[in-house]
Amino acid sequence: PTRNRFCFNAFMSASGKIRVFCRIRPVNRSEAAQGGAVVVAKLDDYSVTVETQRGPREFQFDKVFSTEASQEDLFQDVNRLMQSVIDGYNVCIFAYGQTGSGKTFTMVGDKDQKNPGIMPRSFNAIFDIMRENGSKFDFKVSAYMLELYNDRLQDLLVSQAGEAHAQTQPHGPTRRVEIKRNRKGVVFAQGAETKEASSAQELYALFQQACANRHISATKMNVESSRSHLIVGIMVESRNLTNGSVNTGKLSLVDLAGSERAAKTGAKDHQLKEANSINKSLSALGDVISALSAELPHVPYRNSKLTQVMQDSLGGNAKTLMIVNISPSEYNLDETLTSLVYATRVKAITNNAQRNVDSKEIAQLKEVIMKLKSGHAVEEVDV
Ligand SMILES: Nc1ncnc2c1ncn2[C@@H]1O[C@H](COP(=O)(O)OP(=O)(O)OP(=O)(O)O)[C@@H](O)[C@H]1O
Repeated sequence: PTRNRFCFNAFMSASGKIRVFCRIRPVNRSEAAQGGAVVVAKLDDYSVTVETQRGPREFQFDKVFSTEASQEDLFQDVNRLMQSVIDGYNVCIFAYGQTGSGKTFTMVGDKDQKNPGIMPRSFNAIFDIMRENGSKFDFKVSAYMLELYNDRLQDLLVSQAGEAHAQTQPHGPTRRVEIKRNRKGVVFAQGAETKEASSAQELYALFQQACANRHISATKMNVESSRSHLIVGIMVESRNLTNGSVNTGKLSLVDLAGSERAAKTGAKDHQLKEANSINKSLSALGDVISALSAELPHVPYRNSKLTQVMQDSLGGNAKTLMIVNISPSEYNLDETLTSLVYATRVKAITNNAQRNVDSKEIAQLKEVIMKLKSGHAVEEVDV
């Protein structure tokens, strides 16, 4: 019981390894139709065993969640990261796994939201912490929501009609989303619509709008398969009312599209194009993970937009949690082993998370610069 014990203090520390949770989903209908033989089991809270043809193989993680674990159980172990966001850290939580393994269920929840996932729960948790600290801090929350579809970044907070109109304008599309990094290495989406939210409900309404705009379709492996990577960025600015300092934290929540084999999913035509694009970006992610875990001098972040989006979360300035979603069935054994090996490599990656905090003077100067940049008159300031 003492080995590999998950430790929140380590999670909260300024730097450290990427944390990896493993979640096993229940057997589904298509697996049951194939016989439903179960080959994956949780051994204890930190290990999972897989029955292979060559005998059992064991994998260790920071936490393992069995088929019985509820969304609430999982979020209890994720929740502490929300305080880090308020404290001015960049936090990234992402789900990885083959198609139909439970990534969207884990990150977003089920369709009728009877079992909300990490994203909606995070919105509530952030606003709960802000409410508790309302007498000491002044908070500002804003968000962008994007999808990476066929290697194109699309803004999910801009209505399809608005985008179509922009495309027909004489000067071309008004909005082109590009991934940039600031001086501290923090990724931001230039050109993306960033909307403020003053309550968890407002943030959730934006999220619902984004989910409705996302590309989803039915494949043989999943009736509601995500055909894109969903990227939600929540920025939280907290101004200390006593000393005027400002913390700026960012929470990145990523629901990756699932890796898939065309033979199993029955993908044809445009679905095959989507699958190729998904597999290409996931393979670029794999290359980045291999390079980081082997501590190679060159890390190929630039090979895909997905790895550019996730650059600060992998080997960068962020506290990162990966959830590897797996199926328990023999039918998916090969994909499960691949995901577990992949996730084991991620555990070896070291990040260097730094708090983004500005003194009162720096925060005031930044405000002045922002005003000047946007052409506003600036009064004399005492800095
Ligand atoms: N832990 C779980 N408990 C109950 N149902 C689950 C669980 N995980 C997944 N499911 C169900 O399994 C189905 C597939 O899950 P989901 O859509 O989340 O997979 P995915 O990994 O996001 O797939 P894709 O990559 O194709 O988008 C859904 O109907 C979902 O509700």
